[in-house]
Amino acid sequence: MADIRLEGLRKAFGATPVIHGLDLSVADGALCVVVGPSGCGKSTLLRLIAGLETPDAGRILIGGRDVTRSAPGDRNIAMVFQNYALFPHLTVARNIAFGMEVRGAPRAEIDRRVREAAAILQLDRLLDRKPRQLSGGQRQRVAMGRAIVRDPAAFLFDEPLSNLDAQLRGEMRAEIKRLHLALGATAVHVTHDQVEAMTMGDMLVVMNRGRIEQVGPPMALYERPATTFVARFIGAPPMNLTPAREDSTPFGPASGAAMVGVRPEDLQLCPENPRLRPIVRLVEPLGPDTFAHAEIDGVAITVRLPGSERIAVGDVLPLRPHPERLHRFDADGARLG
Ligand SMILES: Nc1ncnc2c1ncn2[C@@H]1O[C@H](COP(=O)(O)OP(=O)(O)OP(=O)(O)O)[C@@H](O)[C@H]1O
Repeated sequence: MADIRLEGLRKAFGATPVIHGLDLSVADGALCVVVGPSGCGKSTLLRLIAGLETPDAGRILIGGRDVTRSAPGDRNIAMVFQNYALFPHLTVARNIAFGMEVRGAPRAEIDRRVREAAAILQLDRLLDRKPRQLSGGQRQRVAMGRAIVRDPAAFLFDEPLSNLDAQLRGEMRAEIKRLHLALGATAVHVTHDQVEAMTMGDMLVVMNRGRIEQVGPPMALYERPATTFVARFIGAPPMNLTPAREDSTPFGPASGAAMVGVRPEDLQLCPENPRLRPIVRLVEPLGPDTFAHAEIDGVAITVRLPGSERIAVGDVLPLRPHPERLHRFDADGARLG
């Protein structure tokens, strides 16, 4: 296993810069999740690490070795793609073994590694099936099996869960996490799904337009987003953010900030002494929680309430923001304090 270091990485396609001088260190054994909106450069970043693209500037180090100009096959990295790219005419066992067979690995070693990978991925009983006889989640596991048998220095996952339905995604999220714990492998996982981003990794990288907005443990980014972009991107529903008018906002004093934000769960019902009284426009009961989408003076506010609260469209919600959980940002969107 190995750490991954990116230094001043730049990449343009034609005249369009896509990665703008990016620095990132992923520690040995870490599961790093890169999240960002469509087109922000996540896949390009992964392809640069894998060697499928060449950077215009900067360096890529894997396990301390400079691989910036190395061919993909010389980087000892396994990439798991969005579409599983399994061979339909080969069994699960042969799909997993394919890369080793091509390299001419000894039969006994191939069999041993396939068995080990199948055990980790719980594919033991499916080894003789063809891909069409598998569910989406099982196919995904075969694709991972293929990566595991190579015993790579690091794994790269390019939105591997995006083809799966909601329940399977949940299961596979847990599976990748388990796998990561079992293998202790350095992994970079790219997604645009912020739930995946929050739950999977021990290190979260938020990207925006080819730049890193913030890096850190998921909860640190949630609790102290460095920019309004991160504040909006991490958390569902997103943070309520409103511009200050005359140094004031519905959530509290602006104290010199240009924008003030509060998370939906940090607005509490307070019938005695409310700070704001928005009108409910839409109610979304989810079971344990109910999201109320309300409005005050043209400002839209989302509130997370216990599912036991009975609220209806047209109700006035007496609310008080948790005073220590206000987020303040300057005119450029950078966090204050
Ligand atoms: N081979 C290419 N030639 C030209 N432009 C490209 C190429 N690959 C990617 N791009 C452009 O680079 C930008 C970043 O693309 P990239 O696929 O890295 O984004 P992404 O964040 O992974 O997006 P998504 O979540 O939609 O997959 C996009 O504007 C895309 O159109």
